[in-house]
Amino acid sequence: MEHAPKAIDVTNDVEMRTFNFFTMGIDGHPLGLHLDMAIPTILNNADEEQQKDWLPKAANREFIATYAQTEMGHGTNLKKLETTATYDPKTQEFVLNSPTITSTKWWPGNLGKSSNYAVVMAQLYTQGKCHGAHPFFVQLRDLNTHKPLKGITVGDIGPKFGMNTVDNGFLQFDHVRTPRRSMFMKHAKVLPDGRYVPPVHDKLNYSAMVFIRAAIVSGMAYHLLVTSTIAVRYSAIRRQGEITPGAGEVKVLDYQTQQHRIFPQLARGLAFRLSGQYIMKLYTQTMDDIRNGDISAVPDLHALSCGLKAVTTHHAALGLEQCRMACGGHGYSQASGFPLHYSVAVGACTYEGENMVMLLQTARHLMKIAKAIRAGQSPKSNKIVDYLFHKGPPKCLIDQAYDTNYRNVLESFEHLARRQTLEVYDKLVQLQQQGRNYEQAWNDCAVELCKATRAHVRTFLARTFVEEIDKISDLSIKSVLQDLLQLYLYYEVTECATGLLEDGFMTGQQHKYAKKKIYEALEKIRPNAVSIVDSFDFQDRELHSVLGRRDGNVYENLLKWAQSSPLNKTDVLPFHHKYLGKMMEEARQRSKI
Ligand SMILES: CC/C=C\C/C=C\C/C=C\C/C=C/C(=O)SCCNC(=O)CCNC(=O)[C@H](O)C(C)(C)COP(=O)(O)OP(=O)(O)OC[C@H]1O[C@@H](n2cnc3c(N)ncnc32)[C@H](O)[C@@H]1OP(=O)(O)O
Ligand SMILES: Cc1cc2nc3c(=O)[nH]c(=O)nc-3n(C[C@H](O)[C@H](O)[C@H](O)COP(=O)(O)OP(=O)(O)OC[C@H]3O[C@@H](n4cnc5c(N)ncnc54)[C@H](O)[C@@H]3O)c2cc1C
Repeated sequence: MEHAPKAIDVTNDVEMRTFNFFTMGIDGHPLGLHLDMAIPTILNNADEEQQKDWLPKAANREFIATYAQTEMGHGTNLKKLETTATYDPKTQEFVLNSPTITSTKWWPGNLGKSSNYAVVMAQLYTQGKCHGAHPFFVQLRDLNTHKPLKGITVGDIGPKFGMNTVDNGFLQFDHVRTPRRSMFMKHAKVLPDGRYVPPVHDKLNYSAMVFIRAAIVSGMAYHLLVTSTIAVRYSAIRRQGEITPGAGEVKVLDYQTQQHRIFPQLARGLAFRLSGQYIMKLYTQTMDDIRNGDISAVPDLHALSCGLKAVTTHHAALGLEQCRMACGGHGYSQASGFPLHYSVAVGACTYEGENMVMLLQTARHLMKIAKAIRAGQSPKSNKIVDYLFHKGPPKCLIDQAYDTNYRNVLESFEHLARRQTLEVYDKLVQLQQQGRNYEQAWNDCAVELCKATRAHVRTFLARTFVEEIDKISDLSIKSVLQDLLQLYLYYEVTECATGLLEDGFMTGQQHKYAKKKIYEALEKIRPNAVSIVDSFDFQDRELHSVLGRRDGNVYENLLKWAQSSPLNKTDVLPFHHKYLGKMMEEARQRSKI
């Protein structure tokens, strides 16, 4: 196949924009979906002619587009999306329709008030047959008046848990006609006479979701590094209680419990950043391959992006909450920035694929590998999964004197992932032999399938962290990062200890050894903690936090922040005399009687 024309290279722009979207730590903005989902869809699903028309305008922000897939009744199960796009060969148009209330598009970011275009996922009907969900590029609002076009009802879905500067919206079509060529035609096509031409892989239309899942990994790294910066800086300011009686109050960062609460979040932030770089490179490479007709990496990319997205978002949500709690009462104030960062970050556990569903997608991939292993097949030189084919050491070796490049720790993670993958595969087979159909057996194994995925993703995160730190040449930086790596690895050992102890692979003594290595790492990190977070060079503006100020002037600025509250514009608020003052006066009068 001749080399596909190079699309206007906004990928880097989009990739950087996505990361910048996070690095700005903003609570969402009107171009979020345009840059991070609409443009990737045009890049990867529009044919050459469509790209020539749409991409320059999109890159130039001549319109704002969103990604309208989820409906009120369906977000996960794309097969059951109800919006229809029915081809009319007489006019060579598609008729878009929302047949039911549950088919109302619901959630798309920037749909409510900002966007005038949308990538719309709809069930494609032509010549009386449904060919499944396909993307269409549809104008929603007049480019001059910004009023909704005929047959289109659109609006904002109302206040949410967070991200309230994003106008997530609803959208209904009442038999809206759109030209045949509004269908993205790089992969699947509908010819003028209505004949359907299928794609080489029926999931290539899902590429925008894959891009965001890959982007989310770095996004979660960003959120963890921002919030651990706030928690470390505040903990280096806050003095509370004594360690040595009479020696004066200590910085709360000197408490081992405080270090154990915050430093693992720092370490995980770095781990996720490194794996985030890996998965984004894999995404970009796979999209290039597809442009050249090679779709072989699509399953690996899907499996890894789903697993990483689910694991990193879950750990980021838990880690942000730990950082908040570590800051006591002031951590609960909006002044801390935690409510904003948390409410933005935690949405990623749901959007772009609910986490349980994503874990199970990766599990599908693992079960194929388990089947190949049980059939005696050899590995296919795929560094992400080949370890599953190998036989590791029969017993845990993490407490051996020398563990070069943490080989023994990595083999422990590999052992757990291998064991859980093969055990759940064997259970799947056994249940089917006992008469359950595949789908029932799958559902009866779903929790164990998710555990196998988490173990596999942990192995990938740990191996990537070890490999990337090993490449660092600056010895002083390497030494500091190795402390964080040590903390990360042994903290993860304790996090999955039940799995390692369950089959006797690891002993209780080795678990104690892992804890010792954690406490050792905490001690080594403590003197460098503030320098480490300062090295991220986050601006105060993006931290959104009085507690995390670089200058450390927390208390003066906390009072200033409080005094700037509208409630403090006057000493006595009008409501007082109208309600509370009146109530107290009446109570006093009654007590005189
Ligand atoms: C941090 C964010 C940064 C920037 C963003 C800006 C703003 C942030 C705010 C919000 C953005 C959010 C946007 C959204 O949420 S968009 C909507 C997201 N929705 C979803 O993710 C839906 C989840 N559901 C699915 O993806 C699919 O339904 C699911 C994968 C669950 C099942 O696929 P399908 O319905 O087709 O089922 P099957 O026919 O059984 O196919 C399974 C089969 O296909 C393979 N597969 C599935 N998906 C992919 C893919 N994307 N790529 C490659 N392969 C895929 C899968 O492996 C199975 O293969 P096999 O096992 O061989 O059968
Ligand atoms: C902040 C935010 C922004 C969003 N932005 C967009 C956007 O821009 N564009 C867009 O199209 N959508 C967007 N969405 C929608 C989002 O993609 C969906 O909410 C998400 O895909 C989950 O689908 P759902 O809401 O239908 O949940 P459901 O699928 O109904 O999930 C409910 C529960 O059912 C479980 N479940 C569902 N299916 C299975 C299964 N097969 N196996 C096991 N468990 C299952 C889930 O794990 C979950 O626990 C956004 C959502 C949020 C929160």
